Amino acid sequence: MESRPVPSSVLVGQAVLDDALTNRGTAFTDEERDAYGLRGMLPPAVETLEEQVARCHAAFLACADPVAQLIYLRQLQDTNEVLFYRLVTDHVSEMLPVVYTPTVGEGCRRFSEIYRRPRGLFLSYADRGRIRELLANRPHRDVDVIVVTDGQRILGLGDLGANGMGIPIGKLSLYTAVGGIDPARTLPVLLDVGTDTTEVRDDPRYLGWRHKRVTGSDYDDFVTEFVDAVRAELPDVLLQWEDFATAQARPILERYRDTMLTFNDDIQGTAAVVLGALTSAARLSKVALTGQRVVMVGAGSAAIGVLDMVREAMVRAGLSEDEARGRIWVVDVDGLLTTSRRGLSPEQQAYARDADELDEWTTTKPSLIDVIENVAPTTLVGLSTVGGLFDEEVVSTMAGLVDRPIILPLSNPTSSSEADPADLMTWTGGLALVATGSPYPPVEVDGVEVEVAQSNNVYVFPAIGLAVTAARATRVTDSMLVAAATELGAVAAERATDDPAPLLPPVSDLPATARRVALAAALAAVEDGVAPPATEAQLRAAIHRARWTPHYA
Ligand SMILES: NC(=O)C1=CN([C@@H]2O[C@H](COP(=O)(O)OP(=O)(O)OC[C@H]3O[C@@H](n4cnc5c(N)ncnc54)[C@H](O)[C@@H]3O)[C@@H](O)[C@H]2O)C=CC1
Ligand SMILES: CC(=O)C(=O)O
Ligand SMILES: [Mg+2]
Repeated sequence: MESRPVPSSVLVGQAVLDDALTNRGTAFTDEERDAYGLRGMLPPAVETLEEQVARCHAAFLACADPVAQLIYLRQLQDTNEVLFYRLVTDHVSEMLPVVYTPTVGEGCRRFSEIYRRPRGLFLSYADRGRIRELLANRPHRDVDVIVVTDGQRILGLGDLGANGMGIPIGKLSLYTAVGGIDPARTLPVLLDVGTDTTEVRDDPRYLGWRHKRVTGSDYDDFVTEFVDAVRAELPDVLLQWEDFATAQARPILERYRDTMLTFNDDIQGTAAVVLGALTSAARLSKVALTGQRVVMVGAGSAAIGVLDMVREAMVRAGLSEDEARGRIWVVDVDGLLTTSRRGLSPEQQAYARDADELDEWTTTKPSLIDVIENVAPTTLVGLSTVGGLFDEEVVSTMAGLVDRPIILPLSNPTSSSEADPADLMTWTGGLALVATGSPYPPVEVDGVEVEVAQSNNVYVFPAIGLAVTAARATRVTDSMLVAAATELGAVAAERATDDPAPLLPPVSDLPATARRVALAAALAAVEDGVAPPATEAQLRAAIHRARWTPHYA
């Protein structure tokens, strides 16, 4: 699918230039300039898209710092979407750290300060009772994908309130750049229910609703009103929940996952990419998934989502439920999860170790280092939000106990990452198998530069969007996510034949990887009966047809 032509019967003159979906700027031909009343409104040169991209790339490189680059790219996106997406897709590895983690985190922290033009919908609690009417005000009628946040857990940066809008905008940019979803059919949504971060609320520039967070049944009612409005206005849309605090994330997902086309990216998307990376690491470390001892640091929605999928994968590979659980230890801010701990949620209790097990240990309240010493984990995963948590003591202790430590510091942005891959390599003598949530430069192993895989849900959510759009799926099922993880592991395996090798395909191949992952997920949707019957060839063709690419029609 290509970009749309200018609807000349509707738009003329300045309106053509103001519509980012149809504007071509200096690429309007002489004929088009006459047809749309643009002659004289643009400098005389007529550029090709490639020339425009080269000019914009130079301007991007001339920006003083990453936030300035983000401001530049967002302004380009609001002016000429084809040009923005062509620039991003031509330079995916260079642009991803700006439109996404880590810079998007700083962009959210400074969202109100750097705000330029409206994008998406701000649904404020102050407007409760009118949410359907607000949704009807959306800029484009037909929507394939909504990404919604309430801004309470923006990456590892905490409660940023309405400033969290940078995340749905960034995620949807990747739905288009990676998954090929038509940008005119995407809608970022911010549920503004206040913020408990006083620094944000009291900032004179803050653009959100200045109120403490709405909680309890008032919050639930507001979410219900939003979902009811979505069901009424956009019954076929894919609704992605993003960066909700754990207390909200899981209950919302459970409430809606079986009755509408929806998923939680932090819980389910993250799980699929981590399983893909872990499959790849298990192969390189020559210890099967069923033989791994996994220590998860963090017990929030992301961590528990990952463990649920890893456990299921272990069971599919032959372990019993109990055996699979027996290979997992979870450490949170208060130490190891055990059956004697109070206040664990049912999802966390599933991973609580029997308190009797600790009889052999020298402590009754084990910290992370105690767990490492007693468990000798083969895999250490960080979804804790705590930068630098995997320090030299933790990592060198682990490296002294196993041959090939698999270490995945997955918290975002970079400031929240549990470790820097270069340190991990130094502390493990180059033996660690590493993937991070945010991008890092290559590390040197035995004089060879090795790319560090970015284990981030960007490998999954755009592909799920493409799969459901192409296959016309009505649900996002667990099998679709498992199929996505399996295919991701397979793509990585094809590339990573040598050791050392990155655990995931390169970021520069994200669009091609997304097509393969989308096909696997679409096939699973058909098999699950949540999409109309179709053969693999038909689905492949549907994925090809569904993809929007940045070209002038
Ligand atoms: N790489 C990726 O694709 C993804 C990464 N993430 C990252 O995961 C992180 C966590 O997300 P959520 O689970 O939603 O957050 P959360 O705030 O619900 O969970 C954080 C967990 O870490 C634990 N924790 C805090 N300090 C700790 C410490 N010193 N030692 C051990 N545990 C500690 C807390 O007890 C809590 O269980 C965020 O930084 C987010 O950016 C989330 C989704 C995807
Ligand atoms: C990647 C992502 O979704 C997060 O850090 O929350
Ligand atoms: Mg997230």
